[in-house]
Amino acid sequence: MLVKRGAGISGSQKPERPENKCSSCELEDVLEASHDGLFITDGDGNVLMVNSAWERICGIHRGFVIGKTAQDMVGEKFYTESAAMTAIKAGKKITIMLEMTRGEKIGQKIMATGIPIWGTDGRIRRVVVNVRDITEIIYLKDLLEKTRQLNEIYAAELEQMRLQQITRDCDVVARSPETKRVLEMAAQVAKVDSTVLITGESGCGKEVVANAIHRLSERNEGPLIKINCGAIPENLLESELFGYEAGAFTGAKKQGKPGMFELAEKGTLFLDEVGDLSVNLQVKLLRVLQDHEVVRVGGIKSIPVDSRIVAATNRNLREMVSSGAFREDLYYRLNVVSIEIPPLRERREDIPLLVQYFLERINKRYQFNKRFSPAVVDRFLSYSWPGNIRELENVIERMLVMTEDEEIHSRHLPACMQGPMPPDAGRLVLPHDVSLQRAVEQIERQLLEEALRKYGSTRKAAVALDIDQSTVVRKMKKYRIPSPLETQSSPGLFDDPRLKV
Ligand SMILES: Nc1ncnc2c1ncn2[C@@H]1O[C@H](COP(=O)(O)OP(=O)(O)OP(=O)(O)O)[C@@H](O)[C@H]1O
Repeated sequence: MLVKRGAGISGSQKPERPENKCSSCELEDVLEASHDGLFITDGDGNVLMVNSAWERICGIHRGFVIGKTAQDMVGEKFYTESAAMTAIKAGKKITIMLEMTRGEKIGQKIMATGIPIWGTDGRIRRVVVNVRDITEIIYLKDLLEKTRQLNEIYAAELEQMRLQQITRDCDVVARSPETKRVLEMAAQVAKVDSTVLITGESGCGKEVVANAIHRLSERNEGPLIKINCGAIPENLLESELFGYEAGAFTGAKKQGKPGMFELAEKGTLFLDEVGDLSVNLQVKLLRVLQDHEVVRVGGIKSIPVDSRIVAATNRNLREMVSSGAFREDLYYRLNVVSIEIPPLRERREDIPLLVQYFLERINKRYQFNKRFSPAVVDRFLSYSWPGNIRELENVIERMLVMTEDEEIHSRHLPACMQGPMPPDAGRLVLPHDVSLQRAVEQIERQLLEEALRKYGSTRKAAVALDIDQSTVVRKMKKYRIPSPLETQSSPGLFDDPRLKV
């Protein structure tokens, strides 16, 4: 008989449902059919019955266990803990994880829930323990974790490969996180046409980054026009930038001349030393940036221009705005995206790679086969490089050209780099405004890189550093450290401190 749901039958009116009642025989069949293991004791933990699933999961025959107590099984070291005894002691439903420690299922991880059944006298009559083999769940969980870690490594590797592609395409060197970040920003901003302002000390690579932005952008088929605003007298600069009409001034070409904005059509215009622009030219530049049109010197017609502007300066434009030397509106127009390149002394990790890069280039150019002694490289690493990468490049070229020997020693260093090493030479040199956290991160990163390079796997590096492998993987991701395989395939520069090319 089917009872309609919600038919409103009160407790006293409950109909008999004999066909729904299980006989004790049927009940045994039901328990036997359960996929979960069942283990039933009385209130003292004496085992009354187990089903086949329990036998399968625990690898113990029922004939062996019935008649024993749950505590006996733990005492005889079949498993680590008894859910039945724990539930009896606690007087409530309890779930525990246990492990088989004896028999054919040794090592099996089991989740067991002990549920007390209370008698009318208020004492526990029975305990039903529900048992599940969770070895597979744990295995799958581990597998998932490993897959997640692998995914993180692959993502870091992909990132690394992308960066390598950029450095190859743009012929630049990037090893430090600072330089990698600059290149990533360049790659990101290359996708759009926003105006970019690149700042940094002289010789630190502003033009290199401007080149990279153009090269990685969709305008790379178009021209990249560069103009140094600080190197040209104002009146000449005006006609160079905006062009002039025929007869605009004495000495002007008869047919007039297009300016840099027009020449950079469908390409990029790189305005170097933009902080050196006169106030008059600042106004004109602002107009072009706003209207995307130029009016040639001596002309009245507006000429539409489609060029992407990348500007650079080694001056502090914000301060110049405060002092009134640079127009605020132009500053904001130029500074839509800003890329700040740190000086070389704040990213010394780039030095060994840059040395190798310039050494190879100059050796190739002059058909030399020269190399630096380790002491020279040490000095390069400790020097402050006020002229940044340009100075490093020039010093290397001068030393290679001026030295007859194949191996170049400290005595061949320029006078300003001779003499005793500064007290901090060979130590970690930190940027002037570094926080303790950043300093700790720098050391942590260097130790990780060294351990990965030396031991070749995240597992061995974790052992050497006495941390979990997952921590190594997490930190590799954080610091964008390439996988050990990659590190191994390109030996660290310090493996060959002589830098022989
Ligand atoms: N990441 C780099 N990899 C390789 N070479 C670089 C890198 N950065 C700069 N250089 C080299 O260093 C020299 C100076 O770079 P660049 O001219 O771009 O500096 P800058 O900041 O524009 O200088 P300035 O302010 O004087 O115009 C160039 O020869 C350039 O090729």
